[in-house]
Amino acid sequence: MEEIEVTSLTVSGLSVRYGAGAQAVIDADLSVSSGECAVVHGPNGAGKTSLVRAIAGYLPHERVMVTGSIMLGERAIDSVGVERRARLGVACIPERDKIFREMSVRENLDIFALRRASKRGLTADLDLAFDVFPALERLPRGRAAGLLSGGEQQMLAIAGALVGGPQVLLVDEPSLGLAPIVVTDVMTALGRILAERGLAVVLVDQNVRSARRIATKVYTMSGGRLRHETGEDVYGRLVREGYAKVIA
Ligand SMILES: Nc1ncnc2c1ncn2[C@@H]1O[C@H](COP(=O)(O)OP(=O)(O)OP(=O)(O)O)[C@@H](O)[C@H]1O
Repeated sequence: MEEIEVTSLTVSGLSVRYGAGAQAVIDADLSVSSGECAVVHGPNGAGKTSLVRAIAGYLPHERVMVTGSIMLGERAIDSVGVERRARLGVACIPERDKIFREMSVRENLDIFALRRASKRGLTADLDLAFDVFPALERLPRGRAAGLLSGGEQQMLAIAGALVGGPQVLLVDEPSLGLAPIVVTDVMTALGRILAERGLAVVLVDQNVRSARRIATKVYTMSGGRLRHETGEDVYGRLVREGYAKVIA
């Protein structure tokens, strides 16, 4: 299996159109390097999930048109299929259906680990997963993942993505429906994984307070258009303009 060292994800001119409907993503540019976290804020229906799914490679099929360039380091991956993209190091944690509900924590991790290009580093990634999420190790061994709390399921999804050996991690709304204390734990863990594994992370989140802990770059999305936000008091402005919410 191939293994490539990725230092960056660069998306240029990415557009997504569903059938004859309106364009969900219009000419989007985004870049994120190893050790960086690009956070994408935006209201419901802005196109955030479509952006993430297009980068992960879930979308192209006969009724969805995806155009534009997606580069992993020096390599173009826009015509690479979803499984191969995952093996090249693009992991995606979707908003829903992110774990195998009938299987235990360990079985889930074993399945996610099959995505790795090589077994090298697997033990270290498993150790890191249990280190950042000690709650996962304390759970009864045979418990089906579908019976875990929302927070535990989110932790398992992130741990699963980690043991898949990613270089780029795409995370769609990880704080959705979670209690603030759990959101803090999840963001702290993501921050540690980002730093210790040198991943390039794209994080979609409407919650400013949680996302800003780990954001190194901020984007907003509205009506399919993605904008890189710079300048002073970015977060204050985003809240005032309705791109993001402050959730305790
Ligand atoms: N499979 C689909 N078929 C047709 N239209 C779709 C499909 N998925 C999404 N859309 C449309 O594309 C637009 C963007 O949706 P998307 O889910 O990407 O936005 P979002 O910013 O992630 O929203 P939310 O925060 O509510 O999840 C919306 O108008 C949505 O109705």
